[in-house]
Amino acid sequence: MSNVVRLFKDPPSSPEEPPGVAAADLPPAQEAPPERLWVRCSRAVRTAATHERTRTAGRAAVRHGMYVVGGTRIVTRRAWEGRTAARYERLLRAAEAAGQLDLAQEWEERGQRFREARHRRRMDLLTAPVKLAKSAAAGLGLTVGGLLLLGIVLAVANRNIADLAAPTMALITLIRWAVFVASVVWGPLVTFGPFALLLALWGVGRHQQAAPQWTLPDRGQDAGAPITPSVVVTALRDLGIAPLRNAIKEMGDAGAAMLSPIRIAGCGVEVDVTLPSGVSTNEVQNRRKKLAENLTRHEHEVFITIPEAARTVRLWIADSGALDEPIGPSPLVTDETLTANYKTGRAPWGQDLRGDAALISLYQRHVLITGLSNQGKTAALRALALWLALDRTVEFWLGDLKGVGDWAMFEGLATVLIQGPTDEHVIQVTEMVEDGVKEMNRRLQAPPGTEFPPLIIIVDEAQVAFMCPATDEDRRPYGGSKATSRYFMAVRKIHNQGRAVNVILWEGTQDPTDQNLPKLVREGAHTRASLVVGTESQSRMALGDKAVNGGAAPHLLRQGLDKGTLVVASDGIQIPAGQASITVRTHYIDTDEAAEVAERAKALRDGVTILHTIDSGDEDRDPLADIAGVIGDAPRVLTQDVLKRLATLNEDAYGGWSFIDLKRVLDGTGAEPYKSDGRMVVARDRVHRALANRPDDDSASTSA
Ligand SMILES: Nc1ncnc2c1ncn2[C@@H]1O[C@H](COP(=O)(O)OP(=O)(O)OP(=O)(O)O)[C@@H](O)[C@H]1O
Repeated sequence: MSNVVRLFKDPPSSPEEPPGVAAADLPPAQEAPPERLWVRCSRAVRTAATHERTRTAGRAAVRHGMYVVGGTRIVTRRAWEGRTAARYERLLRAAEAAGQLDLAQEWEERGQRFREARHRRRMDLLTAPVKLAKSAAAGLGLTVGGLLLLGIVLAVANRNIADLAAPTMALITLIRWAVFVASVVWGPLVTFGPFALLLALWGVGRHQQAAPQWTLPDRGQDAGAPITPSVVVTALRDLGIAPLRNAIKEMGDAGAAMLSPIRIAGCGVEVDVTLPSGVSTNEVQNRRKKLAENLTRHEHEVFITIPEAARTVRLWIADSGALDEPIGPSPLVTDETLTANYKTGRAPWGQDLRGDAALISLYQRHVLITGLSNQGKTAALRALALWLALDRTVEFWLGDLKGVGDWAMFEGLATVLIQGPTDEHVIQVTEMVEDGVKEMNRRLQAPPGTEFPPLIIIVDEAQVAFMCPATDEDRRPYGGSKATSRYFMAVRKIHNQGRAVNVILWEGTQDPTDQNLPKLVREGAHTRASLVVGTESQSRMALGDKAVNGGAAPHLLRQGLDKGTLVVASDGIQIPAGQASITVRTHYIDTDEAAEVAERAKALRDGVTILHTIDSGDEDRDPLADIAGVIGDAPRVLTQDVLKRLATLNEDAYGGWSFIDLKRVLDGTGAEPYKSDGRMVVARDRVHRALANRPDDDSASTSA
C-alpha cells in the first residue's frame, strides 16, 4: 500500500472505524467541550417543565384552585338568586332563547309574584323595630315574672326565703357558662372556619366541574360514558354553533329544558332536542362528527334525524361499541316452518337501531338496492327474494349480471335464471325485462277484477346492463339511458305500470352514478335502500333528496365495517313518525343457508321449468314439444301457467295464446286439458305419451 498517494492530509474520521483496528491503536477521541452550566440548567428546567407528569400536576393544581373559585361563584350566585329575582330572570331568558313562549310567560308571572311578596316583606320591616322592642319588653317581663313566680313557689315549698332568687340565679349561671363555652370555641372557630369554608366551596366547584376544560382530566377516560342530560347539553354547547352556544349559556342550569326525557332505544338511547330559535336542524346534522366526539362516541354511533316537531332534532346515541356486535341469524334460517305471503306478509329483513325487528312489505313495490361493492347488496336483495319464495304463488325471473353463483340456489325456483356478466347476458336480461313488459301489457288488458299472480323480475348488478355498449340489428342500444335504450325503456315501462298488475322489478346496483343508474330509474322504485356509498351525492341518488334532507346518510356508514347495514326509504317498512328513512342492520344469510331456504321453497312448489335463456323465437315452433318443455317435471300444471310459460318462452309465437289455442293443439292427442281439484290442468305424462306416439316425431325437441 506504500504506493498509494493520500489525497487528504488529515482525512476526516469516519463514524465507523474499519473492522480489525484495535481500540488501543486509535488516537484518544477528542473530548467534546463541556457544556456551559446555564445551558444544562435551562435544558433540565425545560425538560422538567414540559414533562407529562409536571403538566398533569400543574393541571391538577390549577383545576383544584379553580374549583374553589368556581364554587365561590356558584355559591354567590345561588345566594344572590335566593334573595333577588335573578333566578326568574334567567329562566325567563332561557325559555325565550329556546322559543318556549308559554314557559317564558309562566316564569315572568312567577317573578312578578316574587317581587310583590318581597315588597310586602320590606314594608313590614319598617314597622319591625317598634314591634321588636315591644315583644322584647313583653318577653323580658314574662321571663322575670315567671322566674319570680317560680322562686315564690320554691320559697314557700322549702320554707326558705333565700330560694326566692334561686331560679333567677340559675339562669344567670347558665348565661355565664354559655359565654364561657363560646369564648373557648371562638378561637379554633376563627382559625379553622375559613378552611372549612374553602373546603365547602371547593366541594361545590368540584361537583359542578367548575374549572376550565383544559384543566379537567382527559375525556378519553370516560369514552362510552352514560348519556345524561348535562352530557348532551354540554355536547351541544361545544358544537361550534354560536347561537346555540349563547342560548345554552343564557339558560345556564336550565339547558336541559331543551331535551325530552332520554329514552332507552335498543342498544342505545334516544333524545329529542328542541333547538333555540336561530339554530337550524341541518346545522346540527352537519356537525355529526363533532357531536359524536363531544358525546365520547364514534361518528357512526350517533344518528341525527328530524322528527315531526318543528325545530327539533332526534339524536340516537349507541352504547359504545354496541353497533359492532353482530345481530342474530335470520328467522328464515332458524324457523323452518316459516312461510310468506306476498300481499299481507312482511319480510324479516333485520333489526333497526332500536333493536326492533325490521319487517318490510314487498307488496306491489319496485325495489332498488345500491351500495359500494362487496358490502352485502346481493345478500340483502337475496334475503328478500328467499322470503318471498316461501309464497308459492310468486314467480321469479332472475338475471344476475355478475354470475358467480350468488343466485345459483334459485335454479329450480325461478322460471328464468340468467347468470353471467357478458353482453350476451345483458341482451338476455333485457329481453327478459321486455317480456315482463309484454306480460304487464297482457295483464293490463285483462277484464277488471282479474287477480294476477305476482311476477318478480330481479336484475342484480343492473349497472352492467346500463353500461352495456351492445346494439341490436336495428342499431338500438341495450344499455344507456336514451329513449331508444332497450333495457332502460323496459325498466321505465314496468316502473310506470307494473305495480297494479303485480309485475314487479327489483334491481341491485353498485356504486351509483348518473350513467349507471339513470335518474328516472332511481325515482321509479318504491322501496329504496342503500348500503354504504362514497359521497352524499350518491346517497341522494340512492335514496332521493327527501330522505337525505331528513337525515339519511348512507355515505357516513363505514365501508367494510357496516356490511349489511342499510338505510331504507320505503312506505313498506315502519319508519318513526316524521323521519324519512330508517337504518336497518340486515340478517346475513350466507350462500349455504340461502341454498337450504331455497330447497324449502322448492319443496313448497311443483317442479318449475327453468328457461336459462330467452329464445329469440324466429324459428318454426313445435307447440306440443314446447308444452312438454314448459311443463318440466311437474306431474301436472295449470293451463293458465302453461300459457304463461309458453308466452315467456316465445312471446311472438305464444304471446297471444288463450286457453282455446292450447286446447286446439292438445285436442285429439290424448293429452287434452282436464279438471283436477276443480281447476283445468295439463298432465306431463299424457303430453309425453302424445309426443312419443306422434307419427311425425322427427321435429320434436324441447327448448328448455
Ligand atoms: N348482513 C350482513 N352482515 C354481515 N356481513 C355481511 C352481510 N351481508 C353481506 N355481508 C358480507 O359481505 C360480503 C359481500 O356480500 P355480497 O356479495 O352480498 O356483497 P355485494 O355488495 O353484493 O358485492 P358485489 O359488489 O360483489 O356485488 C359477504 O361475503 C359477507 O361476508
